[in-house]
Amino acid sequence: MTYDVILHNIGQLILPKTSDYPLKGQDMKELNISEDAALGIQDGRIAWIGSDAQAGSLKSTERIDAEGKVVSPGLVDPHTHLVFGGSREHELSLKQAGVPYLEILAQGGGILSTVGSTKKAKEDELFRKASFHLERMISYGVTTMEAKSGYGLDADTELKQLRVIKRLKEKYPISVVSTFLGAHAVPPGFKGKEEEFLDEMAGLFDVIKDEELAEFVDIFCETGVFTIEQSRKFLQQAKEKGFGLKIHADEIDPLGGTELAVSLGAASADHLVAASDEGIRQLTEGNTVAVLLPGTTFYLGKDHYARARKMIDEGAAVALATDFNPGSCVTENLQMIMSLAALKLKMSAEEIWNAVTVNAAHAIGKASQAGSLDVGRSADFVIWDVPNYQYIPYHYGVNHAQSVYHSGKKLWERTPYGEIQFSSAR
Ligand SMILES: N=CN[C@@H](CCC(=O)O)C(=O)O
Ligand SMILES: [Zn+2]
Repeated sequence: MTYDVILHNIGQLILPKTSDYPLKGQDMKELNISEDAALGIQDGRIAWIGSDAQAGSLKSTERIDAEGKVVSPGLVDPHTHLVFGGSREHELSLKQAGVPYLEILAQGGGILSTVGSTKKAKEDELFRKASFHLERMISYGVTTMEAKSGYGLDADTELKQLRVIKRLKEKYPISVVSTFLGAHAVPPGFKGKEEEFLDEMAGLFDVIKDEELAEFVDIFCETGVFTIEQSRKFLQQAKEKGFGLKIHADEIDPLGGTELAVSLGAASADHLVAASDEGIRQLTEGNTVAVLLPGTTFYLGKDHYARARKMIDEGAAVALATDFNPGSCVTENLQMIMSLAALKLKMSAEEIWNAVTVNAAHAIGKASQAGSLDVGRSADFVIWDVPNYQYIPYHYGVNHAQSVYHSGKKLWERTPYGEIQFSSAR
């Protein structure tokens, strides 16, 4: 047969283990690396994986020479707040002055400031802005991602955000999973009437299902936002309507959102900086993925990070995400998060790769399609301009992607200007 594409001369091919369940314990610590591999691609899918020597005798329409570089599955970013109006650079000085995140929110800033800008923005404007950020994510190697609403807090604006996500799914070939986060903050008019507000947001579940606007429902369970009991009721209602569940849990105070996520069979519990020992123990028993967001802890200037070591060593499944948003983590760069995971969460390179591929895919219900490179799967991969897989967390703050492919097609490639060029005067 003649393949569409043969990708050969791969220095290291990263092959995370595929499994029906997220990787935990010893499985998270292992990563299969092939140093003599080639891929055959047909109709956008991986049709063959073999050795470089075998690849020499295969016929193909196109041959891509990986020049001895690293090839991995396309990265998966399982937690982003991609669609929003405005920006919040004015809050940086408040953060520098030590005003806590929840205090800024309580004063009507933070999330509520972005809610104001998002309400004002037209759908097309939100779409253009989100497209810009999404394209930048692709440039950093992401081929599957999640995007949340949550900057509307009223029916019209939440649905406007979700429709933007739906348009992004239609426009871009990458996989985008949508999450309804109408319960992201308490709008000013509903202070003390949180249940009433949650009932209003739950009232949108049917239209969201009917218009296929979201796969998951999420809530910010935190001091001054929504309580455990409110979160339980809201998520239970979402589950009954057939949504997958996510929860912003134990980010600042240990309310028990981690335990709630496991008890409801949520796909993920996210943040978990303050997760209790008992919460971590329960994570080891279920299949809820702990989605850790070290970029947020870094950006909020905190010293205490999520206890990834304890989670992994005790057998929880851990994934990593950017949490890209305009207030608490303003970066599209998942590679930077990989470095923070190494430096601040003390995760090994093997754990980090599993956390941004296979486990991240499990956290958004995409594990059968994304996060690894088996025969039959969509040919979503990245060629990295690095000598080995440990190099990306090590050399931080820059983009190591050379080219990014989805379904066998090149989506993005570094321009010659992205290469370091010295003038002849040097
Ligand atoms: N913590 C709650 N929500 C977002 C922040 C959103 C914002 O500050 O705009 C998060 O995951 O970090
Ligand atoms: Zn978030």
